[in-house]
Amino acid sequence: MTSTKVNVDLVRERAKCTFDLKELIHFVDGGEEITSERKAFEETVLAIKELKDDIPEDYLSHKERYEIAVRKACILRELRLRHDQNKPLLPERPTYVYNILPATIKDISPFYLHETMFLATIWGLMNDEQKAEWLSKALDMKVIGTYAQTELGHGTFLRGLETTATYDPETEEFILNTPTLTAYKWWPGGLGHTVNHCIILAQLYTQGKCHGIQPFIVQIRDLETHIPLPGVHVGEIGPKMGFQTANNGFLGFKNFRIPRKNMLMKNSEVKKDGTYVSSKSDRLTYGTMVVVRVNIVNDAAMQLSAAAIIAVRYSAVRHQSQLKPNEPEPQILDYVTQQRKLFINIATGHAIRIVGRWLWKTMLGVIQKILEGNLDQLPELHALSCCLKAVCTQDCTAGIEQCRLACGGHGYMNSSNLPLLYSHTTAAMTYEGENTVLLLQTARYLLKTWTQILEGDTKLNPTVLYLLNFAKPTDYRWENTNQGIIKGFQAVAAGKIKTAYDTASKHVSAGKSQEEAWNLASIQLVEASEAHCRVIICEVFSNEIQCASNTLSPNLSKVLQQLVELYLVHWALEKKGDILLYSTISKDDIPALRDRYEELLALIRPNAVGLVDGFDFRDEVLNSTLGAYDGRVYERLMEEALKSPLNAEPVNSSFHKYIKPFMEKAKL
Ligand SMILES: CCCCCCCCCC/C=C\CCCC(=O)SCCNC(=O)CCNC(=O)[C@H](O)C(C)(C)COP(=O)(O)OP(=O)(O)OC[C@H]1O[C@@H](n2cnc3c(N)ncnc32)[C@H](O)[C@@H]1OP(=O)(O)O
Ligand SMILES: Cc1cc2nc3c(=O)[nH]c(=O)nc-3n(C[C@H](O)[C@H](O)[C@H](O)COP(=O)(O)OP(=O)(O)OC[C@H]3O[C@@H](n4cnc5c(N)ncnc54)[C@H](O)[C@@H]3O)c2cc1C
Repeated sequence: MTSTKVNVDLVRERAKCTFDLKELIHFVDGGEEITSERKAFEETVLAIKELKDDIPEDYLSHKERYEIAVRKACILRELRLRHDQNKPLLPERPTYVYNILPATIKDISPFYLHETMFLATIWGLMNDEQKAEWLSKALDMKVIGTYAQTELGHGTFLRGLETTATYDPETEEFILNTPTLTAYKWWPGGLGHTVNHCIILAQLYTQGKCHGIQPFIVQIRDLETHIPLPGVHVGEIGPKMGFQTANNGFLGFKNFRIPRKNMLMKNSEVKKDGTYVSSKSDRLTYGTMVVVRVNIVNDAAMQLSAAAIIAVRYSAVRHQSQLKPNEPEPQILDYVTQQRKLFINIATGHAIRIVGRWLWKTMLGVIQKILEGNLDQLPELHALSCCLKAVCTQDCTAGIEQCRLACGGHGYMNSSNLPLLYSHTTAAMTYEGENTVLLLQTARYLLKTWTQILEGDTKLNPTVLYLLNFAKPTDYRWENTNQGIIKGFQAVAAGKIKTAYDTASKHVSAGKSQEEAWNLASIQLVEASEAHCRVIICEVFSNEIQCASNTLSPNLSKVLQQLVELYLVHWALEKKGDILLYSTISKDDIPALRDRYEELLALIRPNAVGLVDGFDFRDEVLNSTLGAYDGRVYERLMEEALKSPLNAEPVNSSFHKYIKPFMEKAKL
C-alpha cells in the first residue's frame, strides 16, 4: 500500500507556483540562516528513534500518555540544553524550537511551564542574589518548576487570590496556607506529578498587614524520592478537552514554612524584621504574564498555519461533486466558497506571525527601558499584548475550525490533527488571561487615551496616535485602497471608543457608579478594543510587507501583497456594518469591495499550494493524514484506521458477551 509517489494534483499545483518557494520559506523563518538552523534542529530531533511512537496516543490510557510524554520531554530538554547554550533567555525573536513538539510529544509537554513561565519568572522577578542561586539550577533541570497562580475559586481576579504567605520574624520564614477549598491552586501545568518546585502567587501578610499578591519560590516534593513534602497536598486535575499530557495540577498548603529569601525580591522586599518595602509599581509582579501573552500570539500563528497547510493540500487532492455537466469531479479547491474558507487563513497565518514578531520586538524594547528604571511604556505594552493575545487566539481558533470544516468528514478524524490543533488554540483563549477580560484591559487604556484627547493632550503613545485624526469632524473620504481600508478601520475604532465612552459617561450622569457604568458599557468596550486591535494587525501586516518588498523578488512580493489586500478586504466585508456606520464609505462602494475580493481569490488560487508549502512544516510536525506533502490522503487514512486495536481481531469479545445473548433474547 505504501508508495512514495506524490499525488498528481499536488504535482500540478506545485508546477503552477509563480514564485521561488525557497525565498518564501526564508522570509517566513526570518532569513536563510534561521531556516538552515531550524532544519538542522528538526533533523537532529527527528532522527532520535526514542521520540517515535509505535501506537497512536489516542489508543493509550491517560497514565500511559503522561508517562511517554515525560520520557520524551526529558530527551527534548537535554537536546535544548545543548542547542540553547549561550543563547539569551529572551532571544531576539520568538524561538522556533517549540515547533517540534507536535512531531514528538504531540500534545503539550509536561515541562512546558518550567521552560516558559517558571524560567521567565526567575529571570524577571528575582534579585541578583536569588538569580545566582536559582537560575542555573532551573536551566539545568536540577529543580523543575511551574507557575502556580490560578486557584479553584479565582483565576481572573488576582486581587481575590486566597493563598496566604504570613511572615514570621521569629524564624525568618513565611508560613503558606490554603485557607479554603477555593484557595487550592488549580491548573498549573506540570504541577500534578512532574515538578518539585513552584512559583506561588500568594497574599503577603507581615506585621499584621496584607500587602497584596507576591511571588514565592516553593519546593513541594523531595528531590530524591519525589514524595510531596509534609504540609503539601498535590495532584492532577484530570482529563480535559486537550492538554492531556500537560499534567495540570492542584495544590494546597497547611502551615508550610519557607525561608524569607524565597520571596522573589527584585521589586518588593520583606526585611528580616518583617518591614515591607514596596516596589516602584505593583504591576511588575504581573510581568511574566505579559511575556507569555506576547509568546501566545506567535504560537497561535504557527497553529493556524499548520491547519491551513492541511486544509489546502487536502482540498487540492480531494475531488467532489460537479462544476460542469459531464466533466469529472473537480478539486474542491476550485469551489470559490472553499477558497473563501481557506485563503483568508493563509493570509491570517502570515499576518499574525508578522504582528507577533513586531510585538516581540516592541516588548524587548520596553523590557530594556524597564531594566533602566523607566516604566512609561508598560501600559501601552500591556494594552497591546492583551488585545493581540485575545484577537489572535480568537481568529486562529475560528480559522482552524474553518479549516476542519473545509475538510468535510475527514477533518473530524483525530488523524487529520485538526481537532488537536483546535484544542490548543481554544485553550489559549482562556489561559493567560481570559479573552474578554483582556479586551476589557485594553479598553481601559483606550478610554484613558480618549479622555486625554478630550482634555486637549496630544502627546499620545504611537499605537493610539491615529485617534487624534478622528477626535474632531474630519474631511477624510473613503478610498478602496489598502491605506483607505486601514483608515476606515481607524475610523471604526475611534467611533467605537467614542460611543463606549459616551455610553459609560451617560450612565455615570444618570447616577451610576464608575464601576456600574463600566459593566453596563462593557459590550461596547469589548468591541472598541477588538476594533483597535484590528487596526494594529492591519497596519503592521501592511507596513511590514511593504518594507519587505524592497528586498524581496517582484514575484514573491506580488503574492504577499495580494495576501495583505485579501486580509484587508476580507475584514472590510466582514465588518461592513461598522464601516458603513463609522467611516465615510457608502453602500455603493461595497460591490467594488466584493468584486475585488473575488478577483483576489482567483489571483491567489494558482499559488495556494505553493503558499502553504512556504510555511515549510515537515510531515512529522503536521502529523496529519490529510496534510502530508505527498498528498497520499486515502492511503494514510486507511493505514491509520488499521492501527485501531479493535481491528486486531475480526470479532470482538463483546459480541459473544453481550450482542449475541441480546440477539438471542430478542428472538424469544
Ligand atoms: C506549534 C506551537 C506549539 C506551541 C504550544 C504552546 C503550548 C502552550 C502551553 C502554555 C500553557 C499554559 C500557560 C498558561 C499559564 C497561565 O494561564 S498562568 C495564569 C494567567 N492568569 C491570568 O492571566 C490572570 C488574568 N488576570 C490579570 O492579569 C489581572 O488581574 C487583570 C488584568 C484582570 C487586572 O486585574 P484588576 O484587578 O482589574 O486590576 P489591577 O490588578 O488592580 O490592575 C491595576 C492596573 O494595572 C494594570 N495592569 C494589570 N495587569 C498588568 C500587567 N500585566 N502589566 C502592566 N499593567 C497591568 C491594569 O490595566 C490597571 O491599570 P490602570 O489602573 O487602568 O492604569
Ligand atoms: C489549558 C489551561 C492551562 C492553564 N495553565 C495554567 C498555569 O500553568 N498556571 C496558572 O496559574 N493558571 C493556568 N491556567 C488557568 C487560567 O489562567 C485561567 O483559567 C484563566 O486566567 C481564566 O480564569 P478563570 O478560569 O478564573 O475564568 P473566570 O474569570 O472565572 O471566567 C469565567 C467567565 O467570566 C467572565 N469574567 C470574569 N471576570 C470578568 C470581568 N471582570 N468582566 C467581564 N467578564 C468577566 C469571563 O469572560 C468568562 O466568560 C490554565 C488554564 C487552562 C485552560
